Amino acid sequence: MKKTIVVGSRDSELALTQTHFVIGELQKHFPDVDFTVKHIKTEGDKILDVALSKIGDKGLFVKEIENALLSKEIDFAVHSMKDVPTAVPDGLQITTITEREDPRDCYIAKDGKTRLFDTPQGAVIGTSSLRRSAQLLHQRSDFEIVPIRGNLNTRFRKLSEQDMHGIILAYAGVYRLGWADKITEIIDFEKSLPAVGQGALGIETRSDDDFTINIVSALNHDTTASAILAERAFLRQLEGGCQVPIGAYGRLEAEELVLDGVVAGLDGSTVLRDQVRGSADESDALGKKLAQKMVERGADEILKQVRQEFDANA
Ligand SMILES: NCc1[nH]cc(CCC(=O)O)c1CC(=O)O
Repeated sequence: MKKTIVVGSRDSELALTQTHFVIGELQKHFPDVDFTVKHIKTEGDKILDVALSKIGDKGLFVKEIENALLSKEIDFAVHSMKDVPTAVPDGLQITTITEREDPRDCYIAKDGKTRLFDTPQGAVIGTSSLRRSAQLLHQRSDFEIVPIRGNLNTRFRKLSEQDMHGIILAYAGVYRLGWADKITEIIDFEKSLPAVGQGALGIETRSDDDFTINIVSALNHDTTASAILAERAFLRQLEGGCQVPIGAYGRLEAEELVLDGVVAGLDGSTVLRDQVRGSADESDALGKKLAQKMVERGADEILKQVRQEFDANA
């Protein structure tokens, strides 16, 4: 039986690369299925002149795609897990999480060689991520952080055109676009914990579409999935969207799931980090446990302050 599956994708180069990667992998398992790609423009692609943190809407990059799934215009969509809000709409589910790429942040120096922590006093660093800026400012309060939006191509262009020392990006995106040779340095987890879900792809389907569910399930990577489940439970429990200074990193170490988390104030003066360990079968509970542990140490107060600063700037 020949069947066509329609795959929705944002039309950024990264989104299309990721979508075509997933289709290529699926095609190996299901040579008889046809996959066609439908491009979808999302709100996040349209609003380019406003800092993401000011827009504040969770799921800026996925809402239109989820609507297309619900209305059956498309059958599945590939997302960067870090862009997927922790609440998935009724009728849809993240069916598959693929094997994670290196989840760390990376630094790209304009001069191609000076490492992030070797930059001069007052170095100008481009990032629109509050998580990245807070963690960096905690270690180098002299940094001048400038917002840099747009897709990866745009950000590279801005680096070359504007007066800054370098930019911070997710390694996974740069690598997938084939630009790993432009990376000056991969930033260790001790210096910057990544965004929840960074480096992993998720495949979203309708919850009742058994045909598509069966197909995309072939690419699920259990270890990555349980790590990301824990990270997402942590974020959900703290009620953080993608635009709050929260980071996490879950992984399996000798059969044990280890989850690190960070919650930071905007200016980086307060950075709270903690860790929990437990069984990989209880990843959701582990994420909640880390959140509770950090709330007891003041994470709630930090986030309350962050939200007040947002509202004051809105
Ligand atoms: N916020 C945009 C976004 N969403 C996913 C990635 C990179 C790929 C990934 O994390 O899987 C990026 C770019 C970046 O943050 O540098």
